[in-house]
Amino acid sequence: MCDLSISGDDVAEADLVTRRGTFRSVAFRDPLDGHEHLALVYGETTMRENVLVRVHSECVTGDIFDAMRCECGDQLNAALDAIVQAGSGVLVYLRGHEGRGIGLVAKVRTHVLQDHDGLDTVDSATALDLPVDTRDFGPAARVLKYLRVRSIRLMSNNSDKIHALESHGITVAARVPLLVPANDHNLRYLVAKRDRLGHHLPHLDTFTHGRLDSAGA
Ligand SMILES: Nc1nc2c(ncn2[C@@H]2O[C@H](COP(=O)(O)OP(=O)(O)OP(=O)(O)O)[C@@H](O)[C@H]2O)c(=O)[nH]1
Ligand SMILES: [Zn+2]
Repeated sequence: MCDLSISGDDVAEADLVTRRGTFRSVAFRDPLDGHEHLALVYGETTMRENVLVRVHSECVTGDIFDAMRCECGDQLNAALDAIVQAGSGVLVYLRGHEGRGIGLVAKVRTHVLQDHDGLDTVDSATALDLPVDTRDFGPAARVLKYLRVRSIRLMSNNSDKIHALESHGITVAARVPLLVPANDHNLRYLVAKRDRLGHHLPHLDTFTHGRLDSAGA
């Protein structure tokens, strides 16, 4: 476990009015990776147990431009909706996580291999001699400690993310599935996440029936 903590000098906080409601934006520079990340806090979470939390990895194409080849943008919106509906929670938006840590240029290179050679999200990375996943969830753990959240319910389909946060000293009381509808453009990607990366995506079982042959990358 890493003992580094976020210093007040590297944090700035202000209210952030959004279409969903007013969050507290907590911008912070992580002492280890040096990136500037953002936590959005809704309602009262200090010293609370079982706080609803989303730890979201940056995906410029999906989060900002609504790309349909992944489900990141839909998950981001669904998580914010769930937090507002619950009345409290935290969304941690991790930068430097683009492409599961390989960066935007490399991610788009993997898209080329997926589109033209039929490789999946795992093989397209390894074919380029790139790691499949280099993300460090330490910054999320550090900001949750800074916010004095006592334990969390994590919205994720990825058990590895739970283990990563726990290894940094976060108590994960439960995993809350964050399932969003699949479409023809992201179906192969989601199936690869389920079958090769072990993500919990039970809703694909019904969607995939008879559709994979015609689905996009
Ligand atoms: N290398 C690579 N990264 C991708 C690709 N598609 C999306 N990503 C990145 O994947 C990251 C999100 O990880 P996911 O595997 O979708 O989900 P997760 O965060 O592990 O798990 P959830 O909590 O269930 O969302 C983002 O940083 C995206 O930029 C791809 O085809 N190749
Ligand atoms: Zn994405």
